[in-house]
Amino acid sequence: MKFIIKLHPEITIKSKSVRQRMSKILQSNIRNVLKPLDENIKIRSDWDKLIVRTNIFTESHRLALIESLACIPGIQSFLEVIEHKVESLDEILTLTQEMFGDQLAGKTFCVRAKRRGQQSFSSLDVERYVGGGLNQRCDTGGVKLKKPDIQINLELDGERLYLISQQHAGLGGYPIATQESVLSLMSGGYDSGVSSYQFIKRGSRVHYCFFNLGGAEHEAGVREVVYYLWKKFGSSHRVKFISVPFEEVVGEILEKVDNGHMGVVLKRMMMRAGAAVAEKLAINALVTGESMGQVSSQTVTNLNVIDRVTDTLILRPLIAADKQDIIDIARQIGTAAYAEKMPEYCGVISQSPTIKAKLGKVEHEETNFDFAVLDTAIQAAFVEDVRKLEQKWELPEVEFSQGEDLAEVILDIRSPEEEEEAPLSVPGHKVVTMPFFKLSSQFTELDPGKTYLLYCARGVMSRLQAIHLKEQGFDNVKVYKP
Ligand SMILES: Nc1ncnc2c1ncn2[C@@H]1O[C@H](COP(=O)(O)OP(=O)(O)OP(=O)(O)O)[C@@H](O)[C@H]1O
Repeated sequence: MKFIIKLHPEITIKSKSVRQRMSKILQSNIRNVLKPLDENIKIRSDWDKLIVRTNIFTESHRLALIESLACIPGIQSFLEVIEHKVESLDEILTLTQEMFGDQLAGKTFCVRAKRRGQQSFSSLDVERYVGGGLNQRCDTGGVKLKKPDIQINLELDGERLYLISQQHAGLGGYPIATQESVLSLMSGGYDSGVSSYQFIKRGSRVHYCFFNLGGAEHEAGVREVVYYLWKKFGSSHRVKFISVPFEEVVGEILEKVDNGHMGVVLKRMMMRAGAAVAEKLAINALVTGESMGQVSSQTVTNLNVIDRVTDTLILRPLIAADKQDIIDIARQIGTAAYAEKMPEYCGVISQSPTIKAKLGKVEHEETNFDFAVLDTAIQAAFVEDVRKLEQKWELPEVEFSQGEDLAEVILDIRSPEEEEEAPLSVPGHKVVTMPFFKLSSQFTELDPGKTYLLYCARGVMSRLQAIHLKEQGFDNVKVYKP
């Protein structure tokens, strides 16, 4: 079985040396992706195309190769070539008729043949014999040499006949690693999945950075979608997944920053941390899924204030894209299913977020922020090889309780503002307040002999925090659901 790989047109218009370099990289990328399917796969370069050849002839193998080739950046399209051993012109005619006969009804056509090696006939003989034979045997619209409805391409190499059976669309773009690497800030929603994909397709090696704002389930979801994206489109290269524990940073913002500015400040903290991680990995750009006007932090004014925080280039491929178009791409590439069930977690939700942040005011708000907290988070960033993400995160089960057992202590984990607005009192129960961002540092100070029922208004954060605590080995936690 053989495939002819056509390079993306943007590659073919490059100068000879650039085209050769890109073609070489593509050849190596294809080898990296297909090798696990076929140890002995052969790939050779031929001017403006690559030839992939396998000696495994099963249908499942054919389908697996097609699926993989369709997801490798840099390929415009690929032709599937069927190979036969032939000895005579009549055999060539019969095999060509078997493959194309049905398509020729009422259509004009011509036959083009290319020949290499020793045969007793010329290319012209083949074109005439096969063209004339097909015209007699099939109910065609006649032979037409210029602009026919169908052109049948035959290739002969010694006693081998190659017939092109199907053309498949490729992904387009540039081969991975022909462009510089980027660090994609990945929250797992529709947007960051699509923006990451666009950079993979454009030839970047995309590494992923996730800020864990306190939700273990969110991280589990992000790990899944990152692994999916990498495996499907980027597996020719190894990349890194970096998880930065941002819980304390969120806590510091909630405590020290004015409510309306919390969103912009959180994004600035993410950019600071993202830039520091990128620098450690020698990466020159961050990628986000931000899109103008989508949420309050994504106005031009606010994005400008966010960008002032770092010299690192921040790329936003979706800045002018419509949400529906982003969702359509997410469906097409397969990340939508992950985005739909992503338990996104954000403890920083301003009641009336500013859409016109002033740099001076934001900088002033940040003077209250303890930057040691951010430094600690950056130091604690956990870097993994993306292949490790194949292993699914098994999250511990959490129990719910309506508070029947009065010995159980209710732990109100809402933010201080929420708690102040609507204090919780449960008759017969001791209620302890401990905002969620203090849990990781203060939970250990509680009496380990007691069971704690975590409470928040919607039951989402309490569940996520309970999972988080259980993961750290605390079994004395449940979720309070009155
Ligand atoms: N927890 C996070 N970790 C890493 N990056 C994040 C995180 N939260 C947001 N980002 C980055 O900021 C961008 C904007 O996030 P925001 O939450 O404002 O919008 P969004 O529409 O929810 O984005 P998405 O659809 O990608 O989740 C995201 O696309 C992503 O690049």
